[in-house]
Parts: sequence; C-alpha cells; structure tokens
Amino acid sequence: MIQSWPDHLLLVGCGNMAGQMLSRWLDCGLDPARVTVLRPSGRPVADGVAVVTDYPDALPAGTTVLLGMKPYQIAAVAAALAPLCAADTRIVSILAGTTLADLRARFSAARDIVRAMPNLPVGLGEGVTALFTDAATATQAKADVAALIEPLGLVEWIADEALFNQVTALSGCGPAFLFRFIDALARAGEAIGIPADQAARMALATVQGSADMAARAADSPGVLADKVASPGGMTREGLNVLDADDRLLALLTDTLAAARDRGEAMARGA
Ligand SMILES: NC(=O)C1=CN([C@@H]2O[C@H](COP(=O)(O)OP(=O)(O)OC[C@H]3O[C@@H](n4cnc5c(N)ncnc54)[C@H](OP(=O)(O)O)[C@@H]3O)[C@@H](O)[C@H]2O)C=CC1
Ligand SMILES: O=C(O)[C@@H]1CCC=N1
Repeated sequence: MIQSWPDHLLLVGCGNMAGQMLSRWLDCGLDPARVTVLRPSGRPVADGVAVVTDYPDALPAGTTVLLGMKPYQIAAVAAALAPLCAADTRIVSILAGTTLADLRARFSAARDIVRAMPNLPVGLGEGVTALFTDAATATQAKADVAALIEPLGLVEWIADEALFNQVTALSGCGPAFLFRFIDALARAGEAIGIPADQAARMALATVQGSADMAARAADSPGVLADKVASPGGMTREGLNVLDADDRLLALLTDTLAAARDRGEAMARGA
C-alpha cells in the first residue's frame, strides 16, 4: 500500500512502547519534521524529530496525538492537552486500562479517538496492535489510523471494548510472557546439563524457528506439535508433562486472567 502519514504527529511520552512505534514509522518513511515528541526528560529521540518538554501554545490543524505516557498520568496530561484539542484533533491512546469513555470525557472537543494496544515487536514491523473505537469516530479517521498502524505488523480491530483488557493480556503483555518462556527453556536446558550460554542460544533459535515455521505452515500449532512427536519417542514424553491436567494451558490461562484483571482494576482507577 502507499503510506499516507499524518501531517502533524505529537507523541505525548516516547518511552519503550511509543519509541518502538516511532522508530518503525521513521524506518518506513515518516518525515521526522512532521513529528514532535513531548517528554519531560527532553532526551533526543531521532534525527530531525523535535523534542519538547512542555506543551505548545497551539496544535496545528488536524494533529494526530499519540498518548504514550503511563496510564496514571492521564489526568495531568489531559488537563494540559485537552484545551489545545479541536474537533479535528485525532487522539490515539496506547494507555492500558484506560477506556474510550474516559478518554472522551477528558478530550471532549476531539471527535476521533481510537484506543490502540501495540506490543514491542512493532519496532520490527512484526508486532500486533489491537484497535477499538466507537461510532463517533469518523470513518476516514478510522481508515487513517489503521493506515498509520499497518506498518507495525498485524492490526486487529476489536468489536467490543469489553474484550480490550483480554487482548491486551494476550498480545500487549504477550512478549513478556514469551521472553520469560525463552528464558525458562534455556534455564531448563541448563538444569539438565547443557552449558548456560549454549542453552540460551539454542532456546532462542528454537523459539524463533518454530514461530517462523508456525507462521508459514498450513497446519495449526497444535498439529505441528504432534508432528514433532514420534510415537513412543522423546517428544511425546515431554508433551505428556506439559499436557497433564492441561498444565501449560491452565498456567497460561491464569497468566492472562491475572493481566486482564489488572487492566480492569486500572480502568476502575485502582
Ligand atoms: N511497554 C509495553 O510493552 C507496552 C506499553 N503500553 C502502554 O504504553 C504506555 C507507556 O509505557 P512504556 O513505554 O512501557 O513506559 P515508559 O516509562 O518507557 O515511557 C513513558 C514515557 O512517558 C513520558 N512521560 C513521563 N511523564 C510524563 C508526563 N507527565 N507527560 C508526558 N509524558 C510523560 C516519559 O518521558 P521521558 O522519556 O522523558 O522519561 C516516557 O517517554 C503505557 O500507557 C502502557 O500502558 C502498551 C502496550 C505495550
Ligand atoms: O504492563 C502494562 O500495563 C502494559 C500493557 C501491555 C504491556 N505493558
């Protein structure tokens, strides 16, 4: 597709997550002169990107604002930013646990508000971003936001905001769970006698190769697992441990549920 970028993009906060999004956009051709980053530290971001430590007096017409600070900072940010917003200011929020209703209440002048939940691999164009908005957001704004997010990887519109904490648990938090898995696979290898550095290399490459293969395969991951397992062989014995009482499934379900519950608590202001 031919990428059409916002004329003006203001990032409020540019840390781990928004920084990855911006890095990918710049790699894909976004003109840095269109970007302003507001961050208290004033730390430089990238060549040509303006960094400010305070809000401008006004926003250029049609500015797209990416809210990329921590969720608990929304009240302070909205107090300073909302008076600068007009009907044509587009707001994209990546704040976990911050509902569209909350954003609409705080940015009442803005018509187009979209919740986005990216994950860290967006910096490679291999991320996942969930999107949600409501009927008040214009169709063109939805399309423009989707086009902005598209270079980051998989884009999934979520029909029901009630599922937003669930998808955040799966894909937003997911990289942390998978990094933990890779680490645990390596440490388990070490525990059964493989030198630590070799186990770390082998665990990472095994996960990378398996994910790449699963992404290209016609078979589902569940079927692929069975293809690795020779009847009466080693893999089946290992799978029997993971599968006993749905151990791995139960562990991951508990993991996602805990993350989801925290999102719901954050939405209640906890
Ligand atoms: N980390 C992740 O994997 C994901 C995070 N998110 C969401 O992204 C958001 C940011 O998380 P993350 O990037 O991890 O956090 P970071 O701590 O890495 O980044 C926070 C950013 O906010 C800036 N900031 C701090 N105070 C203010 C303020 N008062 N006004 C404006 N900006 C401020 C910081 O500035 P400075 O750089 O100057 O310190 C920094 O750039 C959160 O809302 C989180 O829910 C969503 C999906 C995944
Ligand atoms: O931990 C958090 O709250 C955010 C949301 C998804 C990833 N990081």
